[in-house]
Amino acid sequence: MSTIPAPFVVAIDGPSGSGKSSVSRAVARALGLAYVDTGATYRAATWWCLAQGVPLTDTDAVAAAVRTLPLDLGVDPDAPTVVVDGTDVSADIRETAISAAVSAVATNLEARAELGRRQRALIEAEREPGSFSGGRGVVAEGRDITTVIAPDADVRVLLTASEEARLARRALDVHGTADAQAVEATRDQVLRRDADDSTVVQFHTAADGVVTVDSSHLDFEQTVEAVLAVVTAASRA
Ligand SMILES: Nc1ncnc2c1ncn2[C@@H]1O[C@H](COP(=O)(O)OP(=O)(O)O)[C@@H](O)[C@H]1O
Ligand SMILES: Nc1ccn([C@H]2C[C@H](O)[C@@H](COP(=O)(O)OP(=O)(O)O)O2)c(=O)n1
Repeated sequence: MSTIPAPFVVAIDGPSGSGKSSVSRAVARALGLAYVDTGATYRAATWWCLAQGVPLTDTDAVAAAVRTLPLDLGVDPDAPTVVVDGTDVSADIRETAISAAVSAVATNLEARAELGRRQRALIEAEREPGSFSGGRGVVAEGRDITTVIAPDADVRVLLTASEEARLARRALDVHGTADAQAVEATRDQVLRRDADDSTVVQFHTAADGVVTVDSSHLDFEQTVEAVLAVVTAASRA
């Protein structure tokens, strides 16, 4: 485990399939930090709206439902859990129906403000000795962590990858193969969703002070090493 100051906050953003979730978990594990998956808060909110029968086209109703979201997000990188109103929805929120609908919540500015408050609270909590990380800190990932949620993080990374690589990874994840048919079936989940989400958050180019790691030609381990190298360089600076 490399030596970093405590508390330490790592912020990672990037488009769908760039490797944010899997790489952030591995980085958190390697550094002994907590892991906050902010995308899971948007997915949980979408699940909650659908469970409550709230039409996702009704902006005010979605915002009101999100304010009442009874969410408990587990921050253990070995077993991140998502519990809504006592139900473990960790698997359900990854279903295609949620992936297809989640942008309706992610583009709702009132819902973003509410979920953003909760994400900041989860990140701040990890500065405290009584938290999961024991005050060591956190790796938080999403679309606006480096810019809006934790712009003062100790390390800020934009994880990118070519469209081709991202589609192939997601196809392999969802369909077990990256053949032409599987890639085509994945297109909506990755490219249409990123295009919709981009209308409210900018996650394709790095803001000032944010380090870009392009994983297009790196395997998973190499990508984790590249992010850890950015952390090491920052903690020596
Ligand atoms: N550098 C990489 N090379 C190959 N596969 C990767 C790499 N990074 C992540 N993956 C794989 O791609 C898939 C999508 O990664 P994920 O972490 O879910 O991305 P994101 O959270 O950005 O959508 C996962 O199956 C993951 O293991
Ligand atoms: N900080 C964040 C995190 C996620 N989102 C949105 C963008 C995505 O469409 C959904 C789900 O995010 P998630 O990271 O699970 O998405 P991927 O499937 O990994 O691409 O939430 C966001 O707008 N802001």
